[in-house]
Amino acid sequence: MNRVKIVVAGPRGNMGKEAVKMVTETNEFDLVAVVDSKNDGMNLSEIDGFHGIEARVYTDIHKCFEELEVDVLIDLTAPAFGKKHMEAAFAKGVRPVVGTTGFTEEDIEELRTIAEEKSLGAIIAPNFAIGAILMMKFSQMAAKYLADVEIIERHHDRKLDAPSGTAVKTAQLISEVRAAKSQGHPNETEELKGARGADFEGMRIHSVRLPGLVAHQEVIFGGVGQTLTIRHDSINRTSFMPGVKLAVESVLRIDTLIYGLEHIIE
Ligand SMILES: NC(=O)C1=CN([C@@H]2O[C@H](COP(=O)(O)OP(=O)(O)OC[C@H]3O[C@@H](n4cnc5c(N)ncnc54)[C@H](O)[C@@H]3O)[C@@H](O)[C@H]2O)C=CC1
Ligand SMILES: O=C(O)C1=N[C@H](C(=O)O)C[C@H](O)C1
Repeated sequence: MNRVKIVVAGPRGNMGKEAVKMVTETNEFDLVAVVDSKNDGMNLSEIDGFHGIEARVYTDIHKCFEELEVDVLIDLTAPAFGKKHMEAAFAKGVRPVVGTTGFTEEDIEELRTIAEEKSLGAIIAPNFAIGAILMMKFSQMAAKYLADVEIIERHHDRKLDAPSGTAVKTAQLISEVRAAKSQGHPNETEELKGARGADFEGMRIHSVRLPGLVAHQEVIFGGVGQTLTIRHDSINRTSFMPGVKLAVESVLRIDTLIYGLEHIIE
């Protein structure tokens, strides 16, 4: 296999730092550049925390893809940029692996159409951690038998989007096996707006943001005389890296957009 030429967008972020490390430590991968919100024209090795890692910094993703030969973009930036970066990648035949969250279902359909028109692979994974994928799969299994369900996701207080991409994906997977239904008392009222959380087809999603947290989710099912809780914790960002690596390897072999790593980990 030829070495995979990779660009990481968001290299100074929590996830970007880990991704740069993973790429540079993987024999078959080459880090050819990074796309950042500042430091245009610098070398990554000149930036704190990246000593010895040679890669040109671009602030303009289009220029990066024009000047370099790139196979895969790993995007770990912010909800406002994920879609634009994917479009820039498709325009130059680059395959995106995207962990950035905040995509709507319409965004994903639009991007899938472009990927298929261009016969390019693309992966959007709201969560790269294998444990989180299992939590989602187990939740989908449980929802066949226990249709009353609430999701509590807990994240660090630097997170921009709520609910988390993982919580939305969990609710979408559950909705494939659970008919929409309202939960709680039919006459319940919210004395404080938002007290019952967000409503996804009657499932309630609650988002906690606190310093000290990384990424955690509980899916709680209620039945007669019993509850079932399925919980996952990422205690640091290395938990996501085997999934990012697998996604890079997989995106080279597909010619459509895959939304969710559960489609790759059978
Ligand atoms: N799929 C997954 O498994 C995971 C996904 N995430 C998602 O990844 C994204 C990043 O998360 P964190 O690393 O925690 O955030 P962060 O805020 O620590 O890092 C984001 C980085 O992106 C940079 N950035 C922002 N706009 C940019 C642009 N236009 N071009 C280039 N760089 C830009 C920022 O300067 C920052 O360094 C979020 O959307 C988060 O929800 C986070 C953890 C796991
Ligand atoms: O912002 C984060 O940190 C995370 N974001 C993803 C999400 O929105 O689900 C994945 C993980 O939960 C960490």
